[in-house]
Amino acid sequence: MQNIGPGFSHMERMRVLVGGIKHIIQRIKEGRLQQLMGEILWMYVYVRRYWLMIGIYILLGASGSVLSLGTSVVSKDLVDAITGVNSMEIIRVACTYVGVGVGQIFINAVKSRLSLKVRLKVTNEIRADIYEQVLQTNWESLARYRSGDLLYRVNGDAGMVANTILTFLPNVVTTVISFGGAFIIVVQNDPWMALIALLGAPISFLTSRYSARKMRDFQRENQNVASDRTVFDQETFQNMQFIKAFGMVERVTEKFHKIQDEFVRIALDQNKFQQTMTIATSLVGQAVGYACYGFAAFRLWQGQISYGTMTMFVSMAGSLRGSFSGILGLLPMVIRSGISAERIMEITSLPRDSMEDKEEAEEIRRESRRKGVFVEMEDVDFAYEEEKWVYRDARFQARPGEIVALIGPSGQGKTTTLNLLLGLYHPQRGQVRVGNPGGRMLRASSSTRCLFSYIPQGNTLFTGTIADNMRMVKPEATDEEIRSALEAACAWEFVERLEKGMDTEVRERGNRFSEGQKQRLSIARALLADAPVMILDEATSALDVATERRVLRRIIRREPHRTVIVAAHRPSVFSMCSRIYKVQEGHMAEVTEEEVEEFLQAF
Ligand SMILES: Nc1ncnc2c1ncn2[C@@H]1O[C@H](COP(=O)(O)OP(=O)(O)OP(=O)(O)O)[C@@H](O)[C@H]1O
Repeated sequence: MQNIGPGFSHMERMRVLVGGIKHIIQRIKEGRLQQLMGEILWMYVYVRRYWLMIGIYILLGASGSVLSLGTSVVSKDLVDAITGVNSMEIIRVACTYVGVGVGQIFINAVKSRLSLKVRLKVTNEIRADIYEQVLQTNWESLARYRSGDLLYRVNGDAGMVANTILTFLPNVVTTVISFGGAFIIVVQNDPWMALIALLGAPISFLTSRYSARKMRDFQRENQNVASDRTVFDQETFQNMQFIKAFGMVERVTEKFHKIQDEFVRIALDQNKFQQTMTIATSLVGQAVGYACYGFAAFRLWQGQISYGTMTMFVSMAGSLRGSFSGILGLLPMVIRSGISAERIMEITSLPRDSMEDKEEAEEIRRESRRKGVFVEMEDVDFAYEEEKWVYRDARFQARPGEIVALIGPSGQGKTTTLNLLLGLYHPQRGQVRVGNPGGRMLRASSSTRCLFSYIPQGNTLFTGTIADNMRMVKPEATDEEIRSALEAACAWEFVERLEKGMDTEVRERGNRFSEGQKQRLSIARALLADAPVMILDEATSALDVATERRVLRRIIRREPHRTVIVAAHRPSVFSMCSRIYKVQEGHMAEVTEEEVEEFLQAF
């Protein structure tokens, strides 16, 4: 800090002052304030959408504050009327007093109803917004987040933001009215009283600045643990069978308690800090309260004010202090939702799926009926993490009517290749393209995904009936179409034996069916999507060899122009393939028949 003593010239003082202001602006630009402002602006978008409802809510809140100030003023007249200063007015004053009280009850009821309505609407809207944005986010970015974490952001964080939107602005307005009104009334009656009532303000201000910083750290830690807890719960329930089978119940329970304890620790630490701050500010408040009371009693003793004015002073002083701490008390809420907004914004600012080639892709799909679709990779280098290449200079082609296999040891890049073809990931170098043979080729992206139906590894069945699962890819599909797809996937043979046929409940994660049955249902669903390119990632691995071959033959027979790409470990598929690519040790290349033989020998 520079000393600007009396020896300094006017110019030097100005220079130091301008320097100081610049420094503060710089701090604001770099610091947390800018971040907090960004978060508040983000929330403001939602306030704007519901401005009318929120406006009415604020008006009701404001009228509540005005009525409450009115009560204090009327109570002064009432005490004066009772103590004989103004006994003629007793009935009018008593009626006004009762009227104001009753008015407050009704205003509170309307306020509470409106608040619930806005809260529900805003929460739903924010949740829906985030939900949609998450679904439209580019997979490459989204894959870094755990699904439980996303779940908490959509639910917990969105709820927190909605709550603040509804509470913060109205609270600021009502508190400012309470504060301003009480201040004007007290200043008009006795400026000294106003000064004494605000004695504690600077201390409260300083402590709240300090606590804001600490609270932000606490809150961030809090939200992260809450996310971890959701992730853990979700994974536990999803993998219950595995946990039981491995006798891991005790270990999982232990971990559950650990996370709970961590949550409790943070909450208690946060509360301890908050309570310390509350004790400090309350002690100051108490001292100021006594000072006000003493001062008012002194004025009364000197005969300068009536009993009624003293009552009003004491209640106004309380209101002044209360509303001042009320404004400061909103800070933790802003901080909490600031952190939540920050966590939501982190997700919503991720790059979106681009749909710029959507129309061309649709055109390719229409043309595919006659020509089919050609898929190729040219000189592709790809790494998930910098310099850790899955492969380099990779080439791949699959033409209409072909079954093309991807083989290679585990973890070498088969699924990665399928992800690149689907445009879920993009290569660092080279091209991945799709198009009608002889026509324009499009870069694989979210737009071209409509050309593919994909059966990933693992279970992708959803809660609902078999028919519901089928209609996920084609909502207008008739029962006949569904049956035909089930037949082609060799699934009808077990579905028709079920009591409710295709209306049988699948149950969560397809629990009701065997692995091979789940795979056949997934294949049927992919067939119903009727896309020109079909990708099967180990999607027939649980079928017996005969069924596997039958399914693949039917897939081709159903649509002779279809391009089929399979990632497989089993040699049973190879004899049906037009070409085979091997992915191994950072390379992908087409293999000759001899090399296939060699590969088979290794089995
Ligand atoms: N999202 C990811 N982030 C980072 N690395 C990944 C990711 N997905 C896969 N990998 C890594 O990329 C490599 C290739 O994985 P990929 O899933 O393509 O193998 P795969 O040949 O399909 O194996 P499998 O036959 O076992 O299914 C592996 O070393 C894997 O650890």
